[in-house]
Amino acid sequence: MTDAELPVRAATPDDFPKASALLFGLFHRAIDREAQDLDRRVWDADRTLVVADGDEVVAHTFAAARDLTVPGAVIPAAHITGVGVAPTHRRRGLLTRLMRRQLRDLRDAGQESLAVLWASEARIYPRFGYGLASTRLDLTIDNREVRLPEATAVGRLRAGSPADFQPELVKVYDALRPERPGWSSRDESWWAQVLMDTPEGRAGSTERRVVLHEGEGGVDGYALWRSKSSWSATGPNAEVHVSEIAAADPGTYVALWRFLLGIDLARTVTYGFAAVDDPLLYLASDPRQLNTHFSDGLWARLVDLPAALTARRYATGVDVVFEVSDPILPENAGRWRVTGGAGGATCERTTAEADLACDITELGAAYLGGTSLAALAAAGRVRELRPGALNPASTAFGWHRLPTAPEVF
Ligand SMILES: CC(=O)SCCNC(=O)CCNC(=O)[C@H](O)C(C)(C)COP(=O)(O)OP(=O)(O)OC[C@H]1O[C@@H](n2cnc3c(N)ncnc32)[C@H](O)[C@@H]1OP(=O)(O)O
Repeated sequence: MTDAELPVRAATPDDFPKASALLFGLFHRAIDREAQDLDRRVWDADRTLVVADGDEVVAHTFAAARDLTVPGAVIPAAHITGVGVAPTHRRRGLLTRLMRRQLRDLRDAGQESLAVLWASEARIYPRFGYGLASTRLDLTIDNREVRLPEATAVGRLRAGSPADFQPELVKVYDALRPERPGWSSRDESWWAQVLMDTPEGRAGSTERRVVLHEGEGGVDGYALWRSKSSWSATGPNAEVHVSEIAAADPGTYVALWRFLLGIDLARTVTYGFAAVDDPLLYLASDPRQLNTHFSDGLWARLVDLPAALTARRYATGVDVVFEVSDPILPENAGRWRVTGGAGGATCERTTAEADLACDITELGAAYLGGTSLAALAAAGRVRELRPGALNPASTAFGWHRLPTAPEVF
């Protein structure tokens, strides 16, 4: 059988070991049994597609069912992960067939109007209608160069392990999540993924640690971190790696960062998930010393255009007609009128003249309120057909805070 004839099929539970081994290999990781067991807990054969060649699984994709916070709402969104094609079968169209089938299945199932993913390589997914919807800053901070204001929160810090504090982490995360576009729901299995801490995964660092902030009303913030010992000719040189930080108010945020930047014997503090409008930029005595590196975050794809554009809220009143192309899901193509604002919106087919024209990829990019339609227009990717239509629509599709996704899934 040639690759072109190898069928894409729904997975069965028996496919997991081979699919998992395929993915460990593709990501150049030695098989880690503990990590595999945790992966198995989130994996769902009913939401997975594979291609098999004889006994081998040679291609795989999984659409996890989770909620995602979007501007003004929390909606079900397919979280696409575990995408891979065996090196023996690459560049022969298997990914293309998997992606097309996955979008078709999601559309037909009708449960999710949006799909999101993290891309291993940023070039892969725009061709399938995924637009760059959230961005992030990777920080590498020399802790001697950055000063923060005195902590104003009245509270105390408690240190421990994730096992000691998991209920508190869940409580803080779930309290903040509905207001943070880009944050995904975590059931017990997804928390186990986030807190996964296998010896293989540590790569010479300590086990994962937690610092909690407890204010007058109870726990209101936490950070997850680990560290790596190092000594230089001039003395201590350890690194602190922060993987997540969540705080209910500015005072708590300062208190947590003062702790992280003040850990003895460390010189460098890294954090890969700062928002492009992260408060730390405005707290640091010298923001340049945060040593930021810009990167992409979530890529978003509208699966059901009218359902998705109705589900989110808009920063200001909006009344705009889009002419949309979507070669993969033609139901999304054509002319759509979006009307509404901060309280809700409708999106309906129309025969009215179009104001703006774009591909479905650009609506995915703009969906979380972090990529402006005006910026996309400046790049030639949104076209203004009615003069004056672009700027108000771009403002309405924005949001008061930039989306930021705290976790690579
Ligand atoms: C959401 C996630 O899980 S992200 C993880 C993605 N997986 C990985 O990075 C693991 C390692 N890589 C792989 O498994 C594979 O190379 C994949 C999945 C990225 C691509 O699979 P393939 O079956 O080779 O892709 P396919 O043959 O369908 O290629 C489709 C098009 O995308 C292009 N393309 C595919 N992968 C890449 C890439 N990494 N960089 C640039 N272009 C790419 C191909 O050139 C092709 O373009 P063309 O139609 O103009 O010729």
